[in-house]
Amino acid sequence: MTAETIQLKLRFGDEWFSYSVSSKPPRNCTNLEVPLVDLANLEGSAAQRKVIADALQQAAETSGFFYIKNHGIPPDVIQEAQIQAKRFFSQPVDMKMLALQDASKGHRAGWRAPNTSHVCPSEKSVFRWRYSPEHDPLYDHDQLDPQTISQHSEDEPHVWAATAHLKNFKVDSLAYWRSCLNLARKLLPLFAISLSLPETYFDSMATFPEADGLYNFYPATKAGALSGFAPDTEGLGSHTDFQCFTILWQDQNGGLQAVTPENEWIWVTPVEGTLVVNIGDFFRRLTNDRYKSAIHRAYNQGLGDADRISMPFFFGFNSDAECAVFPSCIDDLHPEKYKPITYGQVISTFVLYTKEYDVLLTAAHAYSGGSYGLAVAQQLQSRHFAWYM
Ligand SMILES: O=C(O)CCC(=O)C(=O)O
Ligand SMILES: [Fe+2]
Repeated sequence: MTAETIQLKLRFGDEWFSYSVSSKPPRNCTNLEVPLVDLANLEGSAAQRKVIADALQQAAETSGFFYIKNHGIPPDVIQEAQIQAKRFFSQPVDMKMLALQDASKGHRAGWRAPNTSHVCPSEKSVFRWRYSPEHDPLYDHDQLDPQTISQHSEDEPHVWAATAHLKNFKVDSLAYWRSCLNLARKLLPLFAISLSLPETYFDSMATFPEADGLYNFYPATKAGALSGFAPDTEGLGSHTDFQCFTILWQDQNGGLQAVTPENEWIWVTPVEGTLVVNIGDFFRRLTNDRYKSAIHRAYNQGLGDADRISMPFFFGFNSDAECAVFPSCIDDLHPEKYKPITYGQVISTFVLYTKEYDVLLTAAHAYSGGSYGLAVAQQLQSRHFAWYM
């Protein structure tokens, strides 16, 4: 580690990954690093789909980040969701408290207040909701039996009850979520082609997928654009996403940054009409590290009074589907690095991220002891926790 790099240690399941990341300010990305992939022919001829698959492969092997245009999610669906996100966050605290994440079974649905993260004290606030077959466009909801629903639903109805006073909040949020889920399922065969796998390779793994919808809220910060990260900036520290891939809408404020294979920070600047897709740890693992799950972070880069909203959709396989490294990613030069794993196994060990090893290890210890939640938060908050750079 030199004075110009910062050591990061990230965890995925039981494995730890170390990175030496540049501490220089971010630079603009080139369109080779974060290319713009046109999905107009997503359901076109085999030749047209191959062109898209090749572009996905190129991006996934380079930065793991790319923009998509002609993605098929109607602008009004995005706009309505964004409006609902703003309405939710602009409520008084006691109203947001109704949807508190800590009241949810898995601590993963509902509102997480700023500065209460189990990972990073100055993390932005978030509203999150989760998969249910009842909301999945793949199914005829009249035909779904209660057992199938209860077996596969991760939905936590209290988040909808706690937002029922916001007109159309659930309808608009789920409309955006469904559009993302449809898009994710359409991207799967393209990812399969990009990995020289049969187009249907992922179908059985995505019948009841992990699919979390989020509204992220980064309040306006006068210092933001000028000084970059500051200790009290509400943002999102360096991390990787741990599902297969993320589809992200971000507003025009800017503030998302990613690390290149050369370990430099680049801006993933908002581009009107596009969404950002980034590869997550699960795909990195199943591709034997061929596809990159890039470290990224975010804050509100906008000057002035504008709050920043982003809306990620995290897509992973069925939590009980055992997934082995793809056969096309193994050869004599690239022996299989990882054992088969289920998404559920990964989630059970969760992911922690920090720049301070001792905090990380303490926290990881608490996590592996099963005391997810307050115990971890208390240990973290008793120290200076410098997630920003
Ligand atoms: O807000 C952003 O642009 C990025 C959000 C993100 O990386 C996340 O929620 O995992
Ligand atoms: Fe992320």
